[in-house]
Amino acid sequence: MLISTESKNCNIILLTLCGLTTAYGTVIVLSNWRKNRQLRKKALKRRENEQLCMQQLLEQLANNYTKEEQAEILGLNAVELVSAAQQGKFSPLKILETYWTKAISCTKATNCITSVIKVAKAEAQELGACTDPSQFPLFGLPVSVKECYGIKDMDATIGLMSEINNLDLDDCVLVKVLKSLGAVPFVKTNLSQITFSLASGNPLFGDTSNPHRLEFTPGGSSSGEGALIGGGGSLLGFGTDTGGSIRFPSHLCGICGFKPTCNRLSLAGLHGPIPGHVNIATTIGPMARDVDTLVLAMRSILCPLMFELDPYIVPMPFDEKLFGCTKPLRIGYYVDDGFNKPVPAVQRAVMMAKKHLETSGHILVPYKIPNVERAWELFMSLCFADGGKRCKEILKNEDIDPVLVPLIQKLYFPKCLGKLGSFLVNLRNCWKSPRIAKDFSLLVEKERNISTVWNLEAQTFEYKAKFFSTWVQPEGNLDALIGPPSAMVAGPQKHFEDTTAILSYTALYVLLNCPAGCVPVTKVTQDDIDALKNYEGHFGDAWDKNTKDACMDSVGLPVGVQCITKPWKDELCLRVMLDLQKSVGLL
Ligand SMILES: CCCCCCCC/C=C\CCCCCCCC(N)=O
Repeated sequence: MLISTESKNCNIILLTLCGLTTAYGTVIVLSNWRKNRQLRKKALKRRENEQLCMQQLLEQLANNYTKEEQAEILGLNAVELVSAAQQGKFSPLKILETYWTKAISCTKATNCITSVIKVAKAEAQELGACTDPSQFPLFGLPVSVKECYGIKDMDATIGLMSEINNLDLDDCVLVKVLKSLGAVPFVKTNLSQITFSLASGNPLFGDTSNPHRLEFTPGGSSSGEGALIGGGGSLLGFGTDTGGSIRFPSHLCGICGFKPTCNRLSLAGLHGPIPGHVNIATTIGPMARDVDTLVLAMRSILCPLMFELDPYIVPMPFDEKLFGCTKPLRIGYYVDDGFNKPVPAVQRAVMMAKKHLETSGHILVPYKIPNVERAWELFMSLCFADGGKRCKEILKNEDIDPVLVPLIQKLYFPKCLGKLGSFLVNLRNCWKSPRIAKDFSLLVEKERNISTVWNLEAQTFEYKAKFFSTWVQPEGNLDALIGPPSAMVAGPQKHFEDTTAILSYTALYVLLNCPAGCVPVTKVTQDDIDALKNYEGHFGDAWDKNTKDACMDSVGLPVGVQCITKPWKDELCLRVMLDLQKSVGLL
């Protein structure tokens, strides 16, 4: 009797506990669902408001200038436009309104703009009243910036709904510097969610399209800059690069993009997903239709004001001597890193660039990237040293961009089952791929402890030293490298999920902290596609198949080449890029 009363009580307690747990679980699920629903409403409103504002602006500006006047402005490159503005041929306001009109028509096609920077009008008017425009090296030049750049009284969401209306109290350092040089920041551009993929969009602002083929991706994460500049809606823009986000969209959109050495340009006031990364450091950099504009931008912004506003930036002004040196350079070239085999169009572009640079007097020598798999292990282990904690945290309650889902799923995979998981991935993959299994195991790895991270950093220093030891050669040391910016060219968005397979050519130079830039060199031809039919890649696995499938319908799309120099030799990198552009011509 006593036992049965006890067991009855026990049952009641158990049932109550079960009930409470279920109720608690339900409350959590419901409250998360409610939070997500509220965020979605906010996001929709935010997007609708912005579209309305752009439409109203377009209507206001519709009759301000004739088509001929606008065509004259839009037909000038940045150097010509600044000079025309300085001479008083066009007012900064007229230039701004012409570019606003063009940029809004671009975004109607490609969804490249997230916000119009309204204060630009007052800034352009103020510049118009200036009596000595020649003191401003970027006088009247409209400049677009990636959404994550902080601008006073605007939000910078990195594609997170929870960040809507979280307004910045001040401009970021780069925007302050641009304004001091006479430039007019005029629109913010779209980006991939949390900038952690090479795709084009996010659930808040939607996807961006490639201006050369609307159903294809412009690449990311600086997707909006790629599409806007590639579509003619901006002459100069600024992106960010943590693994390739400036160079990859430049390659896919047929424009030029430059990632400087880290700590030459200030990141202060920018928003990013993982602010504490040291060895996988984000860099900001310019994107433009030609290398001349990249040079104009770098030459102007490496100025005392930036060094004053951000004391952690190395106070190195633009090195005119290094940029202007005319001695022939020894340049290593490679068409393949041995990890992700580039499609034929990309390999052909590198060989074309080699010939062009030889014709310009440089000495080109074959080069082999040392142990790219080691660089990959280091990059991934450092990038996700926290076991993906920070990424998961900022994506809580958010809609996750479909392209990011596979990565995030792996970060959520139970760490204790990591080894079993990678075994299953290897087994399940119909092309049986050790590299895909390894990618999985690197991503599901648990949080690394401090001594492991220190070890990884020490090993990264060793890799860096080993890498540059290959530049010391008996016939003469290398000054620069050229190679692919990616194994792929533009294709449908769904093919751009396997970040590792796309990123190896650009991420390497983030790990090495090298200045690197992309220059358009050619367009995909039918012969490239015929050759692509026999493409099997190095592994014949799902990533190789995806690379092939993505690029099958790419005739006519741009193909770039990447130029790289040693850290702190940014001006030399720009010189190689300019020599390449001069010999290839503008596409
Ligand atoms: C060094 C050779 C291979 C590296 C491959 C690394 C693959 C890493 C995979 C996922 C990392 C995602 C985040 C990287 C940043 C994405 C693009 C960017 N913001 O520049």
